[in-house]
Amino acid sequence: MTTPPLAPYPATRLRRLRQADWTRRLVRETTLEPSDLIWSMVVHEGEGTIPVASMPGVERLSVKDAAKAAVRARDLGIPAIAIFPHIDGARKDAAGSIAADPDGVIPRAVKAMKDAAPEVGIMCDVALDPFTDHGHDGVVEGGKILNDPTIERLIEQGLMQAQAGADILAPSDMMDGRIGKLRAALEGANFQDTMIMSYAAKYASAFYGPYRDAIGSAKLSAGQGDKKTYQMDPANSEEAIREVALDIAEGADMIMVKPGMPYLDILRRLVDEFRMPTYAFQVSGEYAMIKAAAQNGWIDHDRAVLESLTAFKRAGAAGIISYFAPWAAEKLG
Ligand SMILES: NCC(=O)CCC(=O)O
Ligand SMILES: [Mg+2]
Repeated sequence: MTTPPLAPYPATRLRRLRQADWTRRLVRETTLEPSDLIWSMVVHEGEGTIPVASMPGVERLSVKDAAKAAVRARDLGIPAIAIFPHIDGARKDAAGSIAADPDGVIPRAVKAMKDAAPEVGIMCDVALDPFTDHGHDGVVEGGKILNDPTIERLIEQGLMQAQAGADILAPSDMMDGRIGKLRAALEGANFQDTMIMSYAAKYASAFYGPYRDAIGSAKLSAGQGDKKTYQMDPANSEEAIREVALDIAEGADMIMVKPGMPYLDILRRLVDEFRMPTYAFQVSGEYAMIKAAAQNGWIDHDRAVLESLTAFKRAGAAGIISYFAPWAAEKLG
């Protein structure tokens, strides 16, 4: 798109349209609504709620409270909830053996939430890291994250989640080829309607820190390496095009960029390139930064949250996965 020629000042004064609230609303290009939000939620295996220290305002919810939260989401007009598990450290192992347990906290939460509020979409993370004692997202052998054996495990987990009633499966592992294999497995098991939102461009980011605290995932310490052999290099943009092209070709219904705010350029590029429903994940570190600065009185909390969410919409997001979702939906409602 090219900008039409503008009459020079003083005929053109761009401030004219900014002079009052009514005119600012009239020319506004982007709006933010509760229906733009996916609530990012952590569930745990026990009873009651447990605050997450590094994410003020976020609590790990019991299955019972997650069901209540689903009703709240429905009442607030939030279309979907993404759930992530906190698993007791004693139950984790190197293989993430209980990731596909049909009696695990995730399938129990999915069932309880769908029973309580069937109108709300439930999205599950297809990922091993909440279940592994080393904290990697895959099967590790000799210090290497094995691609194809990891996919086999993810398929078991994804089918279990679909069986439990999950509407959207969201693989967040960044193994090559997992979208195609998962799609084939879903078709083969009669889950034609199960949607896949691919964490297609997921970066090896420092902004996931508080999430690992929230789900009780091991900090990758000395000797365990990092996630750079599977998550993307923050310096790359062209590579995101290739990642997303493959995931669409393999059958993803929706794609995601993660983290969010530092990657708005990637989001915009992907929307322009592929015209797919494209989502941004405003991750735990982005949440924590706003909360911490606001608690110190350094920024205005309400304005900063709404500005950050609006920025995703302006950049082209069809929706935003965010820990701020319930707060924002209440504010906007
Ligand atoms: N697979 C889900 C996440 O890794 C969430 C990251 C975050 O909120 O920092
Ligand atoms: Mg990929």
